[in-house]
Amino acid sequence: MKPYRIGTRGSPLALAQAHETRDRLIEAHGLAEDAFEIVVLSTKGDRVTDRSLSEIGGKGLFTLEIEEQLSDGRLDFAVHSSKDMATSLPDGLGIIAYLEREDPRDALIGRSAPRLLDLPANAIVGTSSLRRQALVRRLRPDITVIGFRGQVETRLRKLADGQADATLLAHAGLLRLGNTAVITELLDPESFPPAPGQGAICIEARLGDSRIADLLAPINHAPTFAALTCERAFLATLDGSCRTPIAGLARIDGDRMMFHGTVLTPDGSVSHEVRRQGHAASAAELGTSAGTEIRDAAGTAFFDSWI
Ligand SMILES: NCc1[nH]cc(CCC(=O)O)c1CC(=O)O
Repeated sequence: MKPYRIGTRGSPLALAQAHETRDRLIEAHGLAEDAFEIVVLSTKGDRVTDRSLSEIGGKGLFTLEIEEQLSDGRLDFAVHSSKDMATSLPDGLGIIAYLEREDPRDALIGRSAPRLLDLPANAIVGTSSLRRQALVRRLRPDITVIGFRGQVETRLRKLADGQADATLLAHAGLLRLGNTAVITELLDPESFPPAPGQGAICIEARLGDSRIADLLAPINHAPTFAALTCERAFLATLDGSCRTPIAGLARIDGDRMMFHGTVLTPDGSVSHEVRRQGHAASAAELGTSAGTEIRDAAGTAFFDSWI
């Protein structure tokens, strides 16, 4: 049998996620390691590191090259961070499975003080995420935010070099890299809500490929699938432009779902929030109606004002 070809980016985090997915499949099916081949692809997002993601076009930058190879059959499936996925995928491709979500919270790595609220006056925080920038400035308008791009390791090195007083990273990524010792604070999702999809690994494949669907079914985590369906519907309704700071987190409790969504201006001075509860089976409707509510509350001028 030819091995299944798994597409991934080459960053340490992407590789850790691909290996985790492969290991779950090996365990679920009693397969040998050589039943899988991990194929590392470089994406535009990996190659262009001198400009911010919102400048070069944001979402989809980390998936395009991989999706081309999925579409033409060179890959069987691909492993991604859900957070990096565009809301609409190329024709014929879909997210077939999600692994159980890791902690969705953001982590602060503080050099000058351990907690965001205790950073010195006029401190510098390094982050290229518009959402993190807006949330930091909502809580601490005195703070200056500077761009911090690159792999997790690169950002930690910039911080250690003294380029900023603190940086923010997803707890999930640090857990997967085994690098939680650097964390000085885990931020409360109520005041510092995560990005839609944060902490969840998704698997993308050709729709209608039943061999791959059957392979992936045993490692899919249904509550994560429902939560992500809600968050992605919310994002799609807001037309998740990469220039809009958007947060959204769905939590599942049995068959209930609780959703909290936020949009902000980049300077954090204005924000709108929505909270919804409903049945987990109506995940997409919940996300869509939350998105519609927040769009109507904010008004189109809110979304147009800085684009
Ligand atoms: N855009 C980069 C990216 N995409 C996913 C993660 C973290 C892992 C996750 O959210 O599952 C990160 C790094 C970070 O935000 O710290």
